Amino acid sequence: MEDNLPVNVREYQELAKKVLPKMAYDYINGGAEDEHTLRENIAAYTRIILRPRVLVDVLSFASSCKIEDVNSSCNAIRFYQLYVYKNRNISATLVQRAESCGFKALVLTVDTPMLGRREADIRNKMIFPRSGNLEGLMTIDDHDTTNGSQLERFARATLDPSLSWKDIEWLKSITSMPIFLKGIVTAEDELYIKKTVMKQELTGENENGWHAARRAVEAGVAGVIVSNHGARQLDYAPATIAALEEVVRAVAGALPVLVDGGIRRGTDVFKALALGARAVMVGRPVFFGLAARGEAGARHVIEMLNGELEVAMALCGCRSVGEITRSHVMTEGDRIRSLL
Ligand SMILES: Cc1cc2nc3c(=O)[nH]c(=O)nc-3n(C[C@H](O)[C@H](O)[C@H](O)COP(=O)(O)O)c2cc1C
Ligand SMILES: CC(C)CC(=O)C(=O)O
Repeated sequence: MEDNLPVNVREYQELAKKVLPKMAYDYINGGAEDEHTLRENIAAYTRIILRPRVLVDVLSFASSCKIEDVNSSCNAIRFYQLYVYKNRNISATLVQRAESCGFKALVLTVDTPMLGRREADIRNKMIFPRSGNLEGLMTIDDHDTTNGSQLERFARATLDPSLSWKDIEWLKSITSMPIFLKGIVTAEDELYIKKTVMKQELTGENENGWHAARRAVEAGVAGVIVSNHGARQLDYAPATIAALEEVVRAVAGALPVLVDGGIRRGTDVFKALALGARAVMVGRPVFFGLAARGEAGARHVIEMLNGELEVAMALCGCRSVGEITRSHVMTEGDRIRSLL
């Protein structure tokens, strides 16, 4: 065992910063433009307060807290994240490859019709490493290392800015994998999804009920991920933890809602679950662990977050993920409402 292992995500971030070339660190860590949303993704978590319960008999952490409910979706199920390229055949090939490899779901990123302005990448004249997945499928002749961000040019040349709701139908026609939409931060988008799914799949019976909604979900969009792409796309988009509840309410149980962005602590995971997320996803913490200590570091980061979540659950009096409720957190909105 190495001495002095990092004990939290922030320490992994500091190590990653030391070992990575500046261009790579800035690419991973950076956000769009003023990086307002980047700061807010994290700061918004700090404004949510936990409301613990005591004397609940939470046994030992390891045996009683059903962390697997959160964990198994990471370990057991592989999701394939998809961009829709201008050339649909390329996307179709990638989907088919993922399906035949045993990936269990598609995550369609819907917040990137074009790349956000990442000023650190522009300044660093970021060189975008070639994607092995695209070998033989597309060739990009861009040897210009003297100007702006190569990633931005790659995105502009390849990603389809005309991506729209009809492409979801197309995707459904070429795969049997469930499709999650990643990059939703408003109820308006949610309502559109719900209405579309329901219109297609419901036959009028019990239209607002759970069973009908579940049937709709099984046949249509499988879920949504509240995400602002780690604040790398639209600066001044809402912090995801601040947007989560609006989306959860709009969906009203018809679809599972996941969230990512700014999660650095087990207490952040707890807060997201309390506000209605079925599961959470993390981005940069895993990159930091990987940069600092390879696979062991990435694994350690996830283990630390799990461990922190177990402690938070135990200290809040929750014996399982299912026992985490809305009343375990107090948001800024709750505080304001309590003053009225
Ligand atoms: C270096 C880096 C590369 C990313 N690449 C993609 C990508 O290719 N597709 C995508 O949908 N999201 C991408 N994201 C966004 C993540 O999937 C995720 O939404 C975000 O990192 C979550 O925020 P967090 O880093 O604060 O946890 C990337 C994020 C980072 C940091
Ligand atoms: C555009 C992708 C290739 C990378 C990405 O999504 C990102 O850097 O956030």
